[in-house]
Amino acid sequence: MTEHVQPAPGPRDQRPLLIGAMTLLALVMVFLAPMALDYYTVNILIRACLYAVAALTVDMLWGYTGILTFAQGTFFGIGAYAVGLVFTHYGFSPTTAVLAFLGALVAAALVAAIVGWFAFWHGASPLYAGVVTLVLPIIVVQLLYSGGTLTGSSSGLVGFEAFDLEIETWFYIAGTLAVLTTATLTIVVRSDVGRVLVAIRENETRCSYLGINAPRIKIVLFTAMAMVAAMAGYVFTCFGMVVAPEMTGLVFGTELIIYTALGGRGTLVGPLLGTIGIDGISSYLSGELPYLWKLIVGTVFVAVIILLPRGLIPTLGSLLGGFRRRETARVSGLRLRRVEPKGFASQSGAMALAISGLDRRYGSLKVLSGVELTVGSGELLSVVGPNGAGKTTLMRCISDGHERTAGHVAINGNGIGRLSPHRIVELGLGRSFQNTSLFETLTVADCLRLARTRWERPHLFTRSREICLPEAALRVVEATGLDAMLDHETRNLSHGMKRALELSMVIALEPSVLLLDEPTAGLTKPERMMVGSILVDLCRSESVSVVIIEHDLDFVREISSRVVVLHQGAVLIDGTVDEVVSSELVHAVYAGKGAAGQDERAPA
Ligand SMILES: Nc1ncnc2c1ncn2[C@@H]1O[C@H](COP(=O)(O)OP(=O)(O)OP(=O)(O)O)[C@@H](O)[C@H]1O
Repeated sequence: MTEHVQPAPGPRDQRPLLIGAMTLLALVMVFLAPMALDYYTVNILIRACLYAVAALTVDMLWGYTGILTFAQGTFFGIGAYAVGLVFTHYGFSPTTAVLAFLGALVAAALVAAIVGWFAFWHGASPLYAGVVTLVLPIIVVQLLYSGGTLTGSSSGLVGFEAFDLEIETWFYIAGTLAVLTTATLTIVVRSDVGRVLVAIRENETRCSYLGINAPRIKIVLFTAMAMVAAMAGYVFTCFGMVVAPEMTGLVFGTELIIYTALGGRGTLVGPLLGTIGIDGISSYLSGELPYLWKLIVGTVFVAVIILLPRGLIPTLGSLLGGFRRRETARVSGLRLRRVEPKGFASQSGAMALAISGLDRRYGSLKVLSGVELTVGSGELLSVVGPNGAGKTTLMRCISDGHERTAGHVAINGNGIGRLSPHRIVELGLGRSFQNTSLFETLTVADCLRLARTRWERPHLFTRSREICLPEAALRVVEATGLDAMLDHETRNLSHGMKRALELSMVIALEPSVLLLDEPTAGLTKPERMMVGSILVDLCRSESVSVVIIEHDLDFVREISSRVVVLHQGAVLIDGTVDEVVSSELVHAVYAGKGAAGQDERAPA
């Protein structure tokens, strides 16, 4: 195995040490604060720290993963009600305290898993997910109202016994929970998993074509964050010894979103400090200005959203110098490593790609009709045809089981049925897009590692420095100079570089069937030749079956072992390059005449 070290790797990554030092410093401050603060302020800060934990979960979901959720307040309330219900109806003891804690976690996890399943099933839009999380608080509040003496109805539950601790102890607990939650989540967002979360936010569709099961990841994250919020709610009620339906409601859920946006979403430290600051100030203002304080917070929110869309803490950090928000962590000393392929050609003995009777209609428009096609192992098939012939639609029908209207598609002998794109990737398919579809704020290294998710499980707490690629993908990376740009953000790459990156990503999947939609569009002649030779090599050395849509007939002639001409959604001719090039029918179609030879552009 050869190791390629990125030139000038720069200094070692100091961030883990920095996170450790900051966490320690924050814990020391938590320990010292009660000595310097009065009773009322300590009281307020306990509440603010616990609200901050809930806001951190909003930031993980919304700021990092792009899931706008109104439900985190409800999960906080579920944790709170677990305490209220157990202590009211079964009394307080160490056993019931443990039971209430476990009940809080289990109830929050169950509700979140069910809501997450509804909100994030394959094909659900972000708006739909937002609406589902909006409905949850409304339902939970109604259930609590109608719970009678069990839930205390609109009055909630009060007067139950709980832990008898000093206020300083509660402050230590709440402060430590806020600090440790921030530290843990900071490590997670800087890890390989953090990169996947940002990728889902940036381009969920592309994730699924890299074999990443985005809906499942979102459900797991939603459930985990619900449990964290419930933990904060548990501590809150043990301290306050009162629960009310409002603690699970929509207003509280929205306030958490406001705190997150004001503090600076996608930064963790922003929502933490934002919540502590705003909730702390609000507590004073609500006493001094009982009717005005919400109006003030609302006005500040609108002003910040318009004037400082990044939020208060990042803006303040930029003014003081040094703070630059990065979508994902930068890692120095990145290494490219050549690995033996685990995927590529299937040994099943079945046809690599088999399509029969494939139809695709959009309403009354019949785009594909009765397409029959097979591609053997190691074949390089070019699909050509005039604009609008249905070539891209054919690719969509092969790579997403929900796309076709009728017919059968099998990859390595496995029918795709109604499988989602990420499941079809598992069958051995890789697809690149007509319009480059990448993750704009991620780096080249991030994108390459994302493409390897199928083969290397992302770490939850660490970020790998190595990018392991099969020979063919490494060749594209090296030949195009991407290896010297591993830490460059994708949005800053030239068009040619983006195409090269997309090609290396799809090869990094090690597919046995590779669908490429105009991979050389916008490339220079030498770049096209390089891509052509890599594809031919891939077919020969790894027996990959490549299906390529191309308009450049010279390129097609050079690389193809077979050509299919698609016309008006049907296969017009399927043969060798020579057969297609010498076909009168094909000439007629490209000259704008119908398959029967009549001029299509001539008026009827
Ligand atoms: N979502 C859609 N809804 C309705 N019609 C569609 C949809 N997608 C594609 N079509 C129609 O299907 C036909 C085939 O489109 P397709 O993109 O597959 O053609 P193509 O052969 O790839 O063309 P090009 O070479 O220009 O990319 C076109 O007439 C197009 O307008």
